Amino acid sequence: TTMDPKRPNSTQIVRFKPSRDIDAIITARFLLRSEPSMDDRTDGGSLEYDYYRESCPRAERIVREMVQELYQVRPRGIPSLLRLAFHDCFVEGCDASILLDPINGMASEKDASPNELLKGYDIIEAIKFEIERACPRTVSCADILVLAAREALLTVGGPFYPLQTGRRDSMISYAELAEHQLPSPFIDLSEILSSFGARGFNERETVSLLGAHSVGSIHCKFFEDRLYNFSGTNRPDPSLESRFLNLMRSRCSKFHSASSPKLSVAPSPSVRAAGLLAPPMAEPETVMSYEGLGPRPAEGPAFGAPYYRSLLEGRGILFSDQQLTGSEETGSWVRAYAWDTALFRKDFAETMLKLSSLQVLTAPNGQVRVNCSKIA
Ligand code: HEM
Repeated sequence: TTMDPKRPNSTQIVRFKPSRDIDAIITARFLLRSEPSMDDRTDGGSLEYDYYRESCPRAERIVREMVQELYQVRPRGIPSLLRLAFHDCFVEGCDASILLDPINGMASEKDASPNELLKGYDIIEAIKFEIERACPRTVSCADILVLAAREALLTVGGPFYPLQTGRRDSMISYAELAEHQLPSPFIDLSEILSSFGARGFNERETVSLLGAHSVGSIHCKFFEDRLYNFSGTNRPDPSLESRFLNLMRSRCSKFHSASSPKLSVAPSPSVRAAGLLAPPMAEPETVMSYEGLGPRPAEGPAFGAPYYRSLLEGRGILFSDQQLTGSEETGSWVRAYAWDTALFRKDFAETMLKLSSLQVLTAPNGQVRVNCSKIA
């Protein structure tokens, strides 16, 4: 039977209430899609839409509400959820291995150097706490992690994507692999492409995924070599446009000042109870963000296009970001996404979905942790 994708007859679609037409169309397309293709390197075959519909029908709503509430009191914590999911999924798949604390005999991914400044663990714990109260020992941390990332994206204006659930949690933390497999901000285009390529992402998909850098903040230490001592030359990166160089230097002097976000909205009891008010630790250094940096039109979406336009102007903050304009193929996608918002939102939704189902563990493998930082 043929169906009009704008008028899906699935109750699942209605329940998700995607915020925009384009999101509804994407949702419908995914739901109507036949079996995942074999060259899709995701193992998402045994995940299901609304896996918890009977065992924990409120699960997805709890995630959504907690993320939205947190956005009111700690907006800067929200992008970290997206990064957390990326760093989990990129290393041995989306299995919440990143959330495990070290125990005797097992080092933790948390302590691997690429994860040094990762935040958001406390947010996931708080969401898990609420979900455990509603349905004990039912919803995996791995599902909560990718659901929270999706809600975080929606909150900051990103596209919706219909996540399947049913992931299970790993019993191992892959500290050694995290140390070597997470991409560094100092790598060049070929290294970026081979890192993402190894996980099944082509050039177009890689360029779209990096659009996640539309939100959040970046500590000076990840790019100050470009401002003061590029490749040991004692000079700035010659590719940096001079006004941009000055702007970045004004934000990142050689002597960092501490900064901490101010709260402006009264927190709700559940957020207060979860102790999620203050950032978990003081921000060690000044930070820089793409938001407000690039040329942003008076109207129009803030998620996506300004990031790619910054790159076209040579205003990439990270060396690795700017690398995306470095080849014909990737550069053409940067240009496309800088101007075609609908295309970007569609591609980004698809690649986030792919990222969120990389090498997942499903029953009977893995487990459902009770406390996300400890093996059950
Ligand atoms: C070549 C690939 C990538 C590199 C080298 C990279 C590197 C970085 C670095 C160095 C930061 C700054 C962290 C800090 O200062 O606290 C950052 C932030 C961030 N990254 Fe990436 N990243 C990459 C890809 C991605 C992808 C694929 C996603 C998600 C799909 C992502 C999401 C984020 C987010 C949301 C932030 C902001 C975090 C916050 O504000 O707390 N990144 N990234």
